Amino acid sequence: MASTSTTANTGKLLKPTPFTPKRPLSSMSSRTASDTSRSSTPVNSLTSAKKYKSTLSAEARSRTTTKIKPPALPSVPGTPTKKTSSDVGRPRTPKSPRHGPDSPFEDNRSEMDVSRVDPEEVLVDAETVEPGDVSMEEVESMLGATSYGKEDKVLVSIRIRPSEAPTAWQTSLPHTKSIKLVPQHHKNSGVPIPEFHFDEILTGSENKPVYNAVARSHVCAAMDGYNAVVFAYGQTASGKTFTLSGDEDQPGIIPRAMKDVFAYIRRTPTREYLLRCSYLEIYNETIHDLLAPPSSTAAQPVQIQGTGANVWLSPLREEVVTSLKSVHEVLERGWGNRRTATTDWNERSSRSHSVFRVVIESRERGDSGSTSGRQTPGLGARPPTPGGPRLQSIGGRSVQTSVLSLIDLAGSEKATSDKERTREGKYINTSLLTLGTVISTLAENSSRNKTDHVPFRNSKLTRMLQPSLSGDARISVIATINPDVSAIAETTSTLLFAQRIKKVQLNAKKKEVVDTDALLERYRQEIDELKKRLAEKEAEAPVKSRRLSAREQLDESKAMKDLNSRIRQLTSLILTSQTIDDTKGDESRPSSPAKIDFDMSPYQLQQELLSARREMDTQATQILSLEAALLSRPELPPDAPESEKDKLIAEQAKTIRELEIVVRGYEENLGAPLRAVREDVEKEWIVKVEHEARLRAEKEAWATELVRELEKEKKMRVQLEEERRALAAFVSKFDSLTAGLGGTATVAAPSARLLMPTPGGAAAAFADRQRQRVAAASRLGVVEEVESPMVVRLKAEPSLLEEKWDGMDEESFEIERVGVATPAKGLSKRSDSPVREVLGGKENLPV
Ligand SMILES: Nc1ncnc2c1ncn2[C@@H]1O[C@H](COP(=O)(O)OP(=O)(O)OP(=O)(O)O)[C@@H](O)[C@H]1O
Repeated sequence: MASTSTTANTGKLLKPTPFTPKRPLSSMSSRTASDTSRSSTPVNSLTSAKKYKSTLSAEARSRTTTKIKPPALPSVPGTPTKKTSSDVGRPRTPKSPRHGPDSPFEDNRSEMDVSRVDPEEVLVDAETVEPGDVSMEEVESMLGATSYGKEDKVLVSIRIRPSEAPTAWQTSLPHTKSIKLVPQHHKNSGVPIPEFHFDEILTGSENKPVYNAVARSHVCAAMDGYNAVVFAYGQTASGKTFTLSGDEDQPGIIPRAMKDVFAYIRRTPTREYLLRCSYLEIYNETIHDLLAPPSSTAAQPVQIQGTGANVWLSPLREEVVTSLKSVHEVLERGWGNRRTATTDWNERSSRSHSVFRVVIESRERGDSGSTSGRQTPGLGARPPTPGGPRLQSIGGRSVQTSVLSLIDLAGSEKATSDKERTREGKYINTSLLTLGTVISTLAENSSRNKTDHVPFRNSKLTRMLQPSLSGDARISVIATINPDVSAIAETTSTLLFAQRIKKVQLNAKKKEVVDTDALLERYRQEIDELKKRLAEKEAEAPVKSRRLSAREQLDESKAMKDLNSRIRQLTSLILTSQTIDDTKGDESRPSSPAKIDFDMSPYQLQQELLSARREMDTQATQILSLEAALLSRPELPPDAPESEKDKLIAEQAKTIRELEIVVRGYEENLGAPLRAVREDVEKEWIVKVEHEARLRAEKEAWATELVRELEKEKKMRVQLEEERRALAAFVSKFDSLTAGLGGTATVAAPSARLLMPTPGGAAAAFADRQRQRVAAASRLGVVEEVESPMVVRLKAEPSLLEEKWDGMDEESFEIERVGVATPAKGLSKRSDSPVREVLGGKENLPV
């Protein structure tokens, strides 16, 4: 088998360029005024990892972490690339007016904040793409990137981080694109070494081939109207941020994707585009807007809204971008606000999942050239759209909308030495675990045609990705791995995740908002055509009917009827939209009666008449039922003035409308989400409840058994007590008899007689006999145990009494008889039943 190489198929993963594990720290000069206030740790002091570490506080949004230095975006025209000691080689972003004293940034909105711009004024098209943003070569190279990979499958690629340490993995590049453990590291010798196959296996430090292989086609898909998601998954320090964001020398997927967006626009002169960017991070299960000023995000974390696959985020700031320069500004701000910190493994570890989103809206350019479409009325004339103004479909041109999401997940974590990092790690691992579970369930559902519940709601990340993961997006996953021997477990887990996600089925579709004017125009054209066909048929009908059989005549008449009903249907659609326009602002006015077209043929008029009659019949029935309903309603006093009735009706109608709104609002905002939450909770708790019920049943059975044992014990005690009393009476009687026969028994109190053996009486004789037997037994060596003067257990011949007492508590009986408080030794010896144990402490209680 071929083996791994970064460049060729040589035996090992070789590093083409020296591996630099740490990215250079960001420079102070790249900070804006607002950034400085955000960070409590001066960058200059961040030279050692120790100083670099500090607690992250989500509340204060004080970025103790360093600003991530943005990767070098392609140079922007007019932007000097002068190198300074602190900002080497990075194009400087011109000072944005947002940061001035009167900056709109201060009131939470930038000039390009989508809520305050007129979308028609910020459209980008082939002519407005700044010439320096993309070269023609780049535009040409876009042409080759129009295949979107396997459309119904996730594109899964592995990126192996270069390493100087010995590698534990070998690949079979370039043919089969598979990876497996080097045999010497395979522990389970009985099992063949598992081999993982992927769409791409990438090595080395070059970000361009990685972008071309894993993201370019998805960027094209997004520009073409499909939702697209690219995300990096992998253990901490394996190169996710390097792949997504890159650095100055090696810009990553995000800056390259944005460059391609403009290249695509440049090579598509027939369309015009509106681009809106947002940047957010999920830190400790709270979503923060990376583009909003820190004060506003702390006060108002972003919420995920909507139900099912219809998900949106609010409040989330969206910035319109019209050039790479504005993209750079947005990215720089976002990168600066990301939370990173030093961990045991990565000097600048991303402590959150970050999502950079571009909403791409586009429509055909108008006939009158590049300016067409810009001359639309101002914002006030357009109806408001949720979340701010959007590109409108005008002049018959529908609007296509898609979202490109580029996601840098936080790294899966091992335990770390820092307490705060450990807390973050828990959140990170939990959400990655949920992502894993969601992917597994989706893959299982796809491969086995099942519809198992997918726990999207278990983490913010999966809830946010729900629409995409549910199949409504082209997805590309880059699993980054560390090939070192020390990371075999984590790498295996990443490879297993990547393998699972390959099985998820996708079904992304283009999203298009159709222009209503265009639709009406289409309807009118269709109606004209249908009318023409109908007229032809009617003209031919008298001649044809002589030649046609009865059956064919029927068919012909049915065809004409169908044509007619389609015409009616389309006409009613047009009428409906006209009616809506006509009655705007006056909801109480009834819609105008059907309009009569005097061009209609007699046949059509007949049909119209027929359907009008049918409608009248239906309406008559409706009137009857309404009258019945009216009769059953509570009446106003007969002398109530007419205006009172009107008022009451108006009030009732208003109440009904309000109630309808409340019900709708409840259903949309609470009903469905609550039901879903309840389902999730029920699912989770049903197992626990069943387990508890099982435990309870077991305990009840045990308690019943206990009661039964107790009853048995009670009965036995009563029986033994009776026997004891009879024996005592017998002994006492025997003693008195012996005394009567001339014995020397003293007269004792009845109780003493009962309890104490009378000297010289039967009890004494019995005790004597016992002593003799014990002496004899000890001579023979057969005494097992002597616990009291009254109890002797012989191995050879058990006494009669002992046999009788065997089932009872000998010691308690003995204590009672002799009046000596001996510990209940025998009890512990015989406590082989739970009942005995329970009753152990209560052995001397009266029964
Ligand atoms: N392919 C690569 N070539 C060269 N350097 C790399 C490569 N991959 C990662 N690195 C370097 O390794 C270090 C860690 O990478 P990075 O920060 O991208 O990891 P990560 O997976 O994002 O980690 P975390 O999850 O902790 O944020 C960085 O200094 C980065 O520059």
